[in-house]
Amino acid sequence: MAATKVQMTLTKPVTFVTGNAKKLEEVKMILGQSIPFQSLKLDLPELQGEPEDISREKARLAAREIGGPVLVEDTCLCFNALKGLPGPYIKWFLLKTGHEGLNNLLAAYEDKSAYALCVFSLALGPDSEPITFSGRTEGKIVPARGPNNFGWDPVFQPDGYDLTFAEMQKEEKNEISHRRRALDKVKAHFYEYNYVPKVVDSPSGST
Ligand SMILES: O=P(O)(O)OP(=O)(O)OP(=O)(O)OC[C@H]1O[C@@H](n2cnc3c(O)ncnc32)[C@H](O)[C@@H]1O
Ligand SMILES: [Mg+2]
Repeated sequence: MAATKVQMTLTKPVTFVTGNAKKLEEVKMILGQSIPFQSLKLDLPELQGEPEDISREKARLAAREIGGPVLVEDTCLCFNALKGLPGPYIKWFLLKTGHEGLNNLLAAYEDKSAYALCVFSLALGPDSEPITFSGRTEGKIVPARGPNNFGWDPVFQPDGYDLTFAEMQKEEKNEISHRRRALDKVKAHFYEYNYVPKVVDSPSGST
C-alpha cells in the first residue's frame, strides 16, 4: 500500500536570515542546489535559554519580520567540563576573551572535550510554530591553530582528526560539521513534505 504523504507547497521561497556572512557561505556550500532559498542579512537579538528555545524564538522573530517562510540557526560551543557552557553565549565569550580566553576557561579541568551544536529552525510563516533540527559534532578545545576567519574554528578540533576546523579544507569541515548534520535533517524534512522536489541524494535504486 502506498504511503500517504502530506503535501505542503510553499507559496514563497524560504529566506535564510542571519547576520553572519560565514554561516551563509557554509549553508550555501552545504545545500548547493538542493533547497532553493534566498538570504537576508539581519542581526536578530541574541537570546538566552536552551539552544532549541533560542532557535525557535529567533525563527518567530524572523518570520514576523519577513512575513513568510524563514530558516534561521543558532550555534553553540559547549564545554563538557562546564556542563555545556558557554553554549549559546559563545559569541560574547569569544568576542570578549578570544581564543586564548576560551582555552583558559578550561585550564582548571583535565577534560577539554566539547561539542559544536547547530540548531536550525524553520517557520513557514509568522503564525506557524517553528520546527527545529539539531546537528552536533564532538571534539576538544585546543590552543588556536589555522586561519582566523570564522569564529572559534581555530580552537575546535573534531574527534578523529588532527586538524582544527580552521585548518581543514572547507569541504572537509562541511562533511562532518554540526551545521552539515543539522542541514541534512532540514533537507530530509523538505523532501518528506514535498516543499521542494528531491533533486539530489536519491536513495539507491530510485530514479
Ligand atoms: O545572525 P546570526 O545567525 O545569529 O549569527 P551570529 O554570528 O550572531 O551567530 P550565533 O548567534 O549563532 O552565535 C554563534 C557564535 O559562534 C560563531 N560560529 C557560528 N558557527 C561557527 C562555526 O561553524 N565555526 C566557528 N564559529 C562559529 C559565530 O561567529 C558567533 O560568534
Ligand atoms: Mg546571533
